[in-house]
Amino acid sequence: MHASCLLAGGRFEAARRVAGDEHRLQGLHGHSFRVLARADVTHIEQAELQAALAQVLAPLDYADLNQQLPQCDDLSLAQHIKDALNCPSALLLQSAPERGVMLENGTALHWIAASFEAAHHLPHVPAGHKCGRLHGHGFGVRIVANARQHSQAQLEAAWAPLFLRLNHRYLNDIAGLENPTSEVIAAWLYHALQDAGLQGLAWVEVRETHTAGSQFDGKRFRIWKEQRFESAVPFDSHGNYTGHSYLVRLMLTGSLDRTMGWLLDFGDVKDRFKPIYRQLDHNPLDKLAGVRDGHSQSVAEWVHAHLSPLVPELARIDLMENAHQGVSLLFHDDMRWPLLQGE
Ligand SMILES: Nc1nc2c(c(=O)[nH]1)N=C([C@H](O)[C@H](O)COP(=O)(O)OP(=O)(O)OP(=O)(O)O)CN2
Repeated sequence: MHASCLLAGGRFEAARRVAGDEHRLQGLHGHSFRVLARADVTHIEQAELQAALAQVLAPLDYADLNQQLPQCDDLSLAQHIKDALNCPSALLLQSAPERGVMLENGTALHWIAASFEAAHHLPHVPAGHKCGRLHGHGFGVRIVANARQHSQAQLEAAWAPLFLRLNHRYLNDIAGLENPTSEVIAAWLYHALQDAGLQGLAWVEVRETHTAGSQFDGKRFRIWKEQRFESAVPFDSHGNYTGHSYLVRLMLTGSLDRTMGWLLDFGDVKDRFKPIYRQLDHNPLDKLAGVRDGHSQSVAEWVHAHLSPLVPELARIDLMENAHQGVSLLFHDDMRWPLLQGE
């Protein structure tokens, strides 16, 4: 049994003034807002969800939000959109590249995105593994916390000293990061942020490359690996085809291998997916055995059927046709939470 969800996204440009502690938000300023909604397939169809979202966002586009809504801080805005949609199980609003909110099941979360640049090597990988060599990354970080307990400004303040400890360092030299996998870094950051007073911390995300990363929520680890493929799908009932540049995100959950410090090597996820990828990439998806009309939900189910015997930790598959449209299959309750937005 799994839950099947639809993902629909949108954007709008708007101006606002926000009352509150953050001085810079009090003056009139503008944003390129991004929204991602997740809804259960049993409640709505993809085109309907997309149309409903477009309808809700239209009056906000190129508008003065203070004229449209009694309150227009990120949380109020996200709540307004979620209420107007009337069906999403989760909603993510990004007001700037580095901050936003998430709503799900009556819980509101603030998040900030940050980055740091650092060198590392993984000391326990087998000889010849590329991550055993000294190398480095521009790491991405997302810090997510209960919005009742912490403002975005508090998250930024808690992150600032950690940035100084990590940026332009050799991570292996830092106590606790002797084996700096992204899972270990996520857990290290989680505990450091809690120690700094973020008692309402929900989870920490570390994006190691543009295609892979880890999350830690104090108990569980999740990792993801993304791949892109180019495929054709039927466009109408007359035999015409169209195409998409798909993004597939494979999310795994489980415990850490204590020696390796990871759940499963991102490279292994990619290798096990490779024979499946080859059947998807530069192919017509409706010709895959058992795939109905090349429909994304059917393709994601096909991927699961072929990949889960090879990757038992597989807990969720997101399949995006483009940045604004996709499906999410959840094989583990815990995977309902993290709503990831592509770059
Ligand atoms: N579970 C983990 N697996 C791996 C980690 C990790 O932290 N946790 N780290 C590495 C390496 O540091 C590596 O730099 C990143 O791995 P990978 O995603 O395989 O990198 P690629 O550049 O090959 O990514 P592609 O986009 O697929 O080319 C290895 N594994």
